[in-house]
Amino acid sequence: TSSTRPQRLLRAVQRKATKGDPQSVISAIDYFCRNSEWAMNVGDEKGPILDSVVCEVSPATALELGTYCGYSSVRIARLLPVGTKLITLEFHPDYACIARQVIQHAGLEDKIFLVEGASGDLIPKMADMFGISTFDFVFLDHWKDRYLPDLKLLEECQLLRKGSVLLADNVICPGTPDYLEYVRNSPRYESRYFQSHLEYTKVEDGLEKSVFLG
Ligand SMILES: O=C(NCCNC(=O)c1cc(-c2ccc(F)cc2)cc(O)c1O)c1cc(O)ncn1
Ligand SMILES: [Mg+2]
Repeated sequence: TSSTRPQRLLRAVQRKATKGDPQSVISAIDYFCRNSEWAMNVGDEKGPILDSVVCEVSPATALELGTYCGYSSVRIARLLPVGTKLITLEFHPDYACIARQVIQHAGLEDKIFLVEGASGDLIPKMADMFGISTFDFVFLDHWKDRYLPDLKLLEECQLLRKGSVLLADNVICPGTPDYLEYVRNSPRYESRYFQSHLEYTKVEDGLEKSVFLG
């Protein structure tokens, strides 16, 4: 029976990466995507930009919308100090199943909490589920037409504080025009674009970093 691309990506990690070594998991996925099959991970060009923002924020609580195979979950969690946690939400059960195994191979299962479900349903439950009040950092990488409604939901649920940092993938390709217009024109955000390329390609894409001003 035929396998799926996420299953083939996981197999590449299990064969090539060292258990407990997050960097080797990241490198194995990037190698697979460059040499075997393209996959929608933030990748090895936008990834270092993500890393630099995570290091700058050094979040105590981080949220990721859109886990896919867990590549960016591993990128983020490998940089988090002991005692901090990354909550990552994934709608697609098949993606979540693969991501759990990728995260386990990286040895980061104690820092990453993967929750399956629709972001719109789960965001209002975050405070109760995890005993947190606000997120210091949010990485948006899920359905592009959910970025803006979920940002507004984070605001309504008071899950952002003065200084919370949002980093959004794919603001050019596939594109999130309504989200970009909102964060760039709202007086409640200080927004900046990091130009880059769509993962593993020469197509333009980039990350938008937006600081909530309260
Ligand atoms: O597909 C679900 N999520 C992935 C979101 N991510 C993307 O769609 C995404 C797409 C691309 C991309 C870019 C160019 C291209 F030609 C094709 C795809 C790149 C990226 O970096 C992404 O992040 C999904 C399914 C579902 O049933 N429910 C909830 N979510
Ligand atoms: Mg993406």
